[in-house]
Amino acid sequence: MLLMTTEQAHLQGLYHQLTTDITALTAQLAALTTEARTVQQQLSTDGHLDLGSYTETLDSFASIETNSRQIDTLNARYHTAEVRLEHARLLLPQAYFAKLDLDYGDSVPEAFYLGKVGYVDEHGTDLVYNWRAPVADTYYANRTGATSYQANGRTIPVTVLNRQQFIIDYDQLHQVIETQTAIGDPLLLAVLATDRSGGLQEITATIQQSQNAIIREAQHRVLLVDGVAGSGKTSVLLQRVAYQLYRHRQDWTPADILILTPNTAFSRYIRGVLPALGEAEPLTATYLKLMQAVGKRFGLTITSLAGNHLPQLAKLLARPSQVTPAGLNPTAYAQTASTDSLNKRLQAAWRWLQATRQLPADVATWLDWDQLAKQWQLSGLTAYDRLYLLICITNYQQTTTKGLFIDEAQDYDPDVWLMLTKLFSAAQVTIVGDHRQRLIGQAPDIAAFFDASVTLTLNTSYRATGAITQFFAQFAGDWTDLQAVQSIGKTPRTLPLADLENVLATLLPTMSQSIGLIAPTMSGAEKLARQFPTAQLLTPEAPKTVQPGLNILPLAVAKGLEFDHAIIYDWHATFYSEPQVGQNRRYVAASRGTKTLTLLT
Ligand SMILES: Nc1ncnc2c1ncn2[C@@H]1O[C@H](COP(=O)(O)OP(=O)(O)OP(=O)(O)O)[C@@H](O)[C@H]1O
Repeated sequence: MLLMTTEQAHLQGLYHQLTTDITALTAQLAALTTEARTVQQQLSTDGHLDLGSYTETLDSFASIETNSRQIDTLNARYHTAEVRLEHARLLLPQAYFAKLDLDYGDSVPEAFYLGKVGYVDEHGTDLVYNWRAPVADTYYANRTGATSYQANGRTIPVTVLNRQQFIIDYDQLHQVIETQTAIGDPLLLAVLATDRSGGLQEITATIQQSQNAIIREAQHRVLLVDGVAGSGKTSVLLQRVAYQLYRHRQDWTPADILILTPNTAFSRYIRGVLPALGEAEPLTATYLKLMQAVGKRFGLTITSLAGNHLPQLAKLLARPSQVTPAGLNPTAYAQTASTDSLNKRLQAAWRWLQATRQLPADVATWLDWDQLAKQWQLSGLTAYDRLYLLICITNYQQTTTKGLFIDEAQDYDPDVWLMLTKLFSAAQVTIVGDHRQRLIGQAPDIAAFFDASVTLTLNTSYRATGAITQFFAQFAGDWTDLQAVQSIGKTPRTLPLADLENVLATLLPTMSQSIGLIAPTMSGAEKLARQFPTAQLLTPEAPKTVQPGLNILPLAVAKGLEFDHAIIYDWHATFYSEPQVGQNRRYVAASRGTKTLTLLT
């Protein structure tokens, strides 16, 4: 009781400070804007150079210099106030979610309140610590007693005396959870029980130990994550983006990040997570869009990735070749070492042409692609093939991206990995996927494409009730250690297809929740959408995402998404019993619902 009273008082103090600061900072920003306008007007008057005499000229320059310094100072003050205001607003609904009492062995124990962003008062005193700060690692790593954490390359020994979680709603403290004594993770279970009627949510307050290890992994340039359905791979990927932006805050901005997503509907689904963590929205693109953008730099128009020969080209480039590639200046090729691989020779020839100012005006038509295809006994070279060759030959790097993040990685074929390893050979790469969620063909061994990488796995599924998780686990193949965390809930039910209207009618009273009606194919989904015209049809490229009420979509789009209620239409279709991938499709489909799962046969 005393604890609750003390903590409630602390919260109210901080809440009061946040609201007061919001008012003060808003006024300060307005005043700074007015001041900046005055200085700017001054600058345009003074900027009118008086070059009458030598001294007048010097005076003019000095005044310009003073005014620009004043503008720089104003800008810096504006930025500081703007960030504080943004953080105060972000923290208002939930100032912090946890508290650590730490003993560094030197004086009285210190209390650290952890929030989505850090917050300092006007004197620079930390009131809330950012969840990404080094000290927060002890919270997520679930350590108590004598332990340590890493900060600025140093190991800091510390004793964790206490670890508490809070349920907070603006200035009201609803619950304090002593995490040493709590069984399970009540806060996690409470969060998981909420409705899913929009995009994905950030998970800062309840990040689990194995997820934290992925978010904070900093030893390897390439991190691979293989995790069961609903294990938080997408959530962890986004939290890691935020973490990397914090870790590299001196030299990275959100513009340095690229997230590869399977389709537009998915990009929409994850939108909002990073702004909720105080970061700007990073760039997202599908792989095809990325290739189209890179292709443009080489004057190539890429409309499709189909029928490509990248794996064969990679092999050809790795071997020595005595024959001059069709269209290449023979003198240039003759300059190169004949024992080198074709790739090295082409790169050397390119450099020689560059040095002798003989580079082609139009790179896209540089080599004789048709002859080259014949020479290499290939059916032809698509625009995508040519792009790959040009990237290899010119050693082109997408250096504007410092952090590359790839979701649903199991769906990418070897050509994608061959291309990405060339394009992003210096970037920090995080790749997440589930080798059992491949819907067509076989997933390649992604690690084999990287010289050095580490693979971490996640085998606890958070998304669904125990009963749904147990149900989809039977299709999860070699994920034999798949774990559930939620209570058992309702058993999945199998009903005839004709019952669809009845099923929907029973779910209608909960229309504030989301229902996903999942068809095997796009045409099947379109047919259902005609039957239920008020429903939302989700297509791969539609700039929409999950909404409360009825969403109709094909399995390929449902992947990565979740609904309060999932209805799998035509569960007995041959689509779900195809020899190689039928099980995977069942696994993906059955793992979309969080509260109920209905299979229509
Ligand atoms: N630590 C956590 N705290 C709270 N919620 C979590 C946590 N981890 C995962 N979740 C929730 O579990 C659900 C599944 O997460 P997510 O979509 O990131 O999983 P996934 O592994 O990417 O799923 P899939 O394999 O289907 O793509 C989401 O609702 C997410 O918010």
